Amino acid sequence: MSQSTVRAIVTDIEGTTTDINFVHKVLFPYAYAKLPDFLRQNAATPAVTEQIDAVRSDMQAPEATLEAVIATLLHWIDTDQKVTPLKALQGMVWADGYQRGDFTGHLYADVAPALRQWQAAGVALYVYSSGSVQAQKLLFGYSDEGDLTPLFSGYFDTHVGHKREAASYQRILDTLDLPPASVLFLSDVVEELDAAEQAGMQTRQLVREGTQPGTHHACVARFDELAV
Ligand SMILES: CSCCC(=O)C(=O)COP(=O)(O)O
Ligand SMILES: [Mg+2]
Repeated sequence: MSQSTVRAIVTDIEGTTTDINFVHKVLFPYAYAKLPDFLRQNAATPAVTEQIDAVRSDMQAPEATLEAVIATLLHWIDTDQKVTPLKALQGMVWADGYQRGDFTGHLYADVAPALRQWQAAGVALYVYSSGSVQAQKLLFGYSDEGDLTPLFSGYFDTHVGHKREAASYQRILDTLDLPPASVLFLSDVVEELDAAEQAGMQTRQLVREGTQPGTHHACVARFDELAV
């Protein structure tokens, strides 16, 4: 990997830019606590109705009551299922939390300086997370380091597919319109890196505290170890 070969970086969030504990011990419990009343109060709002209907469709229960939908969503949070309508609704609920200052988006200390340096060097930056695009913009917009959204050229979520499937990375490459080998994907999860590699991307595994390194992908512990 050299400066001339990397034209774009696509980064995962959880376990890569951001502590897994922030997602699992702050964001998920907040959504778990707030989602039921949010849905009861906003079920008639078109953007919310659309997601409730998508949940019913995933449940294969078009007549499911709102309370049954809520129970399903809470089960999905409990079991960390990356279901697109859950992710959309979580983003809506977290917006309130960020805007009220209940929390800021956690970033490892090495992340913001590296993102600024790469963007200044002409590397286009993208996010790919199972969290919705809205949730991604909130995390980086209300981050520990302030609003970092101007650094990013785009965001991808499960609308391009799941993160362990090569076809998802192919769709991202189609959007970026760059040679696959000029795009670097960063993640802590080996199966995601395998899928990105199958699509032709370069890969690096982030081995943050508590992450198990694999044997196939080159590893770094921090963003500033990446010679981009
Ligand atoms: C966008 S912050 C919330 C992240 C999230 O909801 C999630 O499920 C984490 O998924 P990732 O693909 O980043 O591991
Ligand atoms: Mg991750």
